[in-house]
Amino acid sequence: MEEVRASSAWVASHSSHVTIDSEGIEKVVESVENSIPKVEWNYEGIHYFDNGPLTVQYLFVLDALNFCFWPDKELNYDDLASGLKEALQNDQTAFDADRLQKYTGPELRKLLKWPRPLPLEDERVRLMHEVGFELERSFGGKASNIVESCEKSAAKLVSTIARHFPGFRDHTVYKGHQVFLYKRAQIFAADVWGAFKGKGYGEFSDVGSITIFADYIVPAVLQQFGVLKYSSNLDDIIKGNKEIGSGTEEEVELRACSVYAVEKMRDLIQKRTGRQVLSVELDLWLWAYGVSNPALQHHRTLSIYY
Ligand SMILES: Nc1nc2c(c(CN[C@H]3C=C[C@H](O)[C@@H]3O)cn2[C@@H]2O[C@H](COP(=O)(O)O)[C@@H](O)[C@H]2O)c(=O)[nH]1
Repeated sequence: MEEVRASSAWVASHSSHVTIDSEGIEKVVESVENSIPKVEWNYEGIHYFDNGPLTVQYLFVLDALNFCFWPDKELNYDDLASGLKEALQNDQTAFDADRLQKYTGPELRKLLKWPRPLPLEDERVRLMHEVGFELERSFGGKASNIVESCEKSAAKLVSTIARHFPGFRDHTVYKGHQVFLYKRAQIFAADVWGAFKGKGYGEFSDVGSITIFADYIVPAVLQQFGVLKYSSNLDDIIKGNKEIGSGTEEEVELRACSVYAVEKMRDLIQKRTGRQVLSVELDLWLWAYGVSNPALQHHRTLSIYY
C-alpha cells in the first residue's frame, strides 16, 4: 500500500523515540540474504479451510477480531484462529451476516470456549456487528464478494475494506501528518493470499504492494535484531511492562518505523542478491520468530487495530 509506505517513511524521518539502525539492517540482511527463512502460512495448522467462500468469511471474521491479546496472559492469536475454526465446523451459519450482527460478549466467549471476559470484549462484539451490518448492506452478506469486487488487486481490497469498515481503518495523525498503517486490512489480504496459495480468491497481481503488518510482535523482534533502537525512556517503559497510549508518538514510531525498516531490508536484499522478496514473507518470518520466544518483551497498547 503506497500510503502506508509513504507515511511510514515520513514518520521514520521525523522520529525520536524509535530510530532505524542501517547497520542493524545490513547485519540482518547479511545473515538471511542467501536463504530467507520460509515460513508456511498456517504452519500451526489452526485455520479453517474449505477452498471456498466460507473460508473467506472465516478469515474476515478472524481479522476483524485479530488484535490485542496481550492483556490476557493465556490468550493468543492461536486461540482465536482455532476457536473460530471449531465454531464454524460445528455450525456453518455461525458467521452469516445476520448472525454476526447479534453476538453478545458472553456468546463470543462461548464460541471461543474462553472461560473469562476477552480483552476489549465489548469492542470485539461491536466490530463483529459492524462487519455483519456492512457485509449485509454492501456485499450480499459475503466477504468473498469484497474480494471478487477488487479485480485481483490486494491494494484495492485493502482500500475497499478501509472505506467500508471503520474498524479496519487503522490510521492516525503524527506531528500533524496523517499516517496509514491498515494492519488488519492488509493482513486480511495476505491471509486470503496465503490460505489459497495465491490461487482462486487468493490470486493478486500486486501482493508485493502489501507491507508488513504493524502489530506488537514485529517491532520487538526488529529491536532484538538491532534494526530498531529505542530511546532509554521508551526502553524503560517497555521493560517495565508499562502501557503506551494509542496514537502517542511512541506507539506510532514503533509501528511505522517497523514498516519502513522492513521495506529498507527488502530493498537491500533486492540490491545485493537481485531477489524480489515480499514484505509478507519477511513479516511471517519475523512474526513466527517473535511468537516462538515467549520471553519477548513487546509494547503494550490497548488498540483495536492490532
Ligand atoms: N505481523 C504479524 N502480526 C500477526 C500475524 C498473526 C498471525 N498470522 C497467521 C498467518 C499465517 C501464520 O500461520 C499465522 O497463523 C497475528 N499477528 C498479530 O500478532 C499479535 C498476536 O501475538 P500474540 O499475542 O503473541 O498471539 C496480534 O497483534 C496479532 O494481530 C502475522 O502473521 N504477522
